Amino acid sequence: MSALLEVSGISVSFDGFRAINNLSFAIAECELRAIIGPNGAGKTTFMDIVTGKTRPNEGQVLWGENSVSLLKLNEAQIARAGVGRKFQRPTVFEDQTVAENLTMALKAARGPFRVLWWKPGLETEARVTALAMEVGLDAHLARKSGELSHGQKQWLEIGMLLAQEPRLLLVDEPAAGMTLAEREQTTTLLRRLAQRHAVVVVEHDMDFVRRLDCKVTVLHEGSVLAEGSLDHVTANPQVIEVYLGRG
Ligand SMILES: Nc1ncnc2c1ncn2[C@@H]1O[C@H](COP(=O)(O)OP(=O)(O)OP(=O)(O)O)[C@@H](O)[C@H]1O
Repeated sequence: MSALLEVSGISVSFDGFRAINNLSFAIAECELRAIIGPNGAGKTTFMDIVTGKTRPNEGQVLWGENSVSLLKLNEAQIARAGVGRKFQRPTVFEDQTVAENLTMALKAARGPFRVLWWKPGLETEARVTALAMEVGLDAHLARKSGELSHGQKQWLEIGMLLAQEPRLLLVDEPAAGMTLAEREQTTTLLRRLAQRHAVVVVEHDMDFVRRLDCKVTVLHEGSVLAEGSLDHVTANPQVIEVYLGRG
């Protein structure tokens, strides 16, 4: 299976401190992957590098079948190349309805110039409904986003990201602040999305990671400490020592 994203030998230092240290790993097309690790392991910095927010001092970040170097692209170009990022806190427009938020995301996905003469039409309405269905919000299209629960706002934001038709979705700590029922629905959603997109989830909640039922990468001090099934990595004595053992 060829890689969609291949990170090889990347290092990044902040004031002499190596936050990412010779990190290498790959994500396949339509793969669901969880990244876990203690605070400060480099999980956020890894996502910052892939999305172009932080530049590594060394290494390569290769993308797609033509192995395009993402390090040569800026943040907007990386997003257009198909990398979508969901931050921990939802940033939906609370005064707008679910449908309006999704419509705006579709407009933004068409690019700033086309928006000038672009008017919402039937095709857009159908796409908005399809996006809402994909994230389980089709019954809430007319509601103001501010009235949604925390979990529903997170799903709306995922729907807004899907408007860009990303090939890779980076999702930062989705379980935080969600009820148990929302967490369960979110794992179902992420698993379903991984049928058509690669999805990388950074998460501390082990029950959530277990329900994702996917390959897990454990980061520690900016490198891969262990990789494999959740049972495999959680049985690793080093993982227990640096991460799981610290209740
Ligand atoms: N812009 C920055 N300037 C200085 N140090 C930074 C910067 N960004 C990250 N770091 C440091 O790099 C290390 C890795 O941080 P990072 O946020 O990537 O870890 P993390 O695994 O995401 O942690 P958490 O689970 O707490 O979110 C930390 O020690 C952090 O303090």
